[in-house]
Amino acid sequence: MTTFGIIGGGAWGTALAATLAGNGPVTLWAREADVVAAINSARENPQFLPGVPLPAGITATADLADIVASDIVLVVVPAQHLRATLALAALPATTPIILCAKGIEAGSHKLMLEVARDLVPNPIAVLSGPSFAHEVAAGKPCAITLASENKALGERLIAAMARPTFRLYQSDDVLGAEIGGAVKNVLAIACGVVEGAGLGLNARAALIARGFAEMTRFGVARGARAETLAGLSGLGDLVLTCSSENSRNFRLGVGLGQGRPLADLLAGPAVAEGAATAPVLVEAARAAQVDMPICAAVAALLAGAPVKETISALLARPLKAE
Ligand SMILES: NC(=O)c1ccc[n+]([C@@H]2O[C@H](COP(=O)([O-])OP(=O)(O)OC[C@H]3O[C@@H](n4cnc5c(N)ncnc54)[C@H](O)[C@@H]3O)[C@@H](O)[C@H]2O)c1
Ligand SMILES: O=P(O)(O)OC[C@H](O)CO
Repeated sequence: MTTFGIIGGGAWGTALAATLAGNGPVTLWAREADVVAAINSARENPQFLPGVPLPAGITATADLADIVASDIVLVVVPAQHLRATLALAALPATTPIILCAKGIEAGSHKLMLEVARDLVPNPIAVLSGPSFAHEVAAGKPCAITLASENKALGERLIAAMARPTFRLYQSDDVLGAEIGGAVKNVLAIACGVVEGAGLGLNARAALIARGFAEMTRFGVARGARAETLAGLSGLGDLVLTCSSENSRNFRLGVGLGQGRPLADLLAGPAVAEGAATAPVLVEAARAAQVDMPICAAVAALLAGAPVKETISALLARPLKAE
């Protein structure tokens, strides 16, 4: 039987714990003492995944040392905290690590695999795709990409983690899986702005299609394959998060589009990764000489640019071929 360690007791780490507990014992590390206590006593994570009953096979812990004996470790802390958290975890060098955050590190412009490679020699895979935590935890069907450069590792991880309603598709394009997940968060903010500013469904569809073109241009420039970006971890996740207020990134955009203060929108423990990713993505796109006007508009809005003028500037760009 496989044992799982999960580092990060937010919504996604908790949902993955609930799912994987069907395949083997799960040890779930959370930073918050009250989250650890609630999971172990009330079998619920009221702070990050309220209302979802958690199975007995999950043991929560506040001590990272309790994770080190696990057969497979999933790291599910937000992207900007991966480096510090993984450094503290001190995992055995042979333990397979699955990176689950969707973002790009500020400053270094590094994707999650690149951050992890700075720190550890372990076998590494990336999990990315359309997966709202509360739906996965409730056992609703979900199909998601497990990407690893090592084919045998990918097959082993998928065999250990797949569930009847949790379908893992294998890919060897780690960059593609990561870039899709990181960029879709920024585009979800853009679609939320369209919703919040009342610009209509035609505008949203245009943003999804033109945003996907930006994602593909950037991904290919960084070495990803276009077909990966057209799959679950790119287009699949883009469609999900651009069409539902269940997405924290989309909700952030709605608030921005309504003219609400950014500080209010970012208050609270839940993370909207696109807010941290947008400015980094714009810098990385400039470095790669890739044009990403929608993502640049999102970064400008997050830096305080006015909504109406930012949208007008986007629409006033020179007309060009599709
Ligand atoms: N929620 C989802 O549906 C979902 C699905 C797929 C992927 N993801 C990705 O998973 C990652 C985690 O998101 P989430 O939804 O579980 O988080 P969340 O918004 O539910 O909770 C925030 C998390 O950040 C942690 N955190 C805050 N400050 C920290 C610090 N200094 N160091 C380490 N951790 C810190 C908190 O402990 C908590 O676990 C993100 O990259 C997100 O994009 C989320
Ligand atoms: O709530 P969001 O916007 O962080 O989206 C959650 C997941 O990434 C959806 O796949």
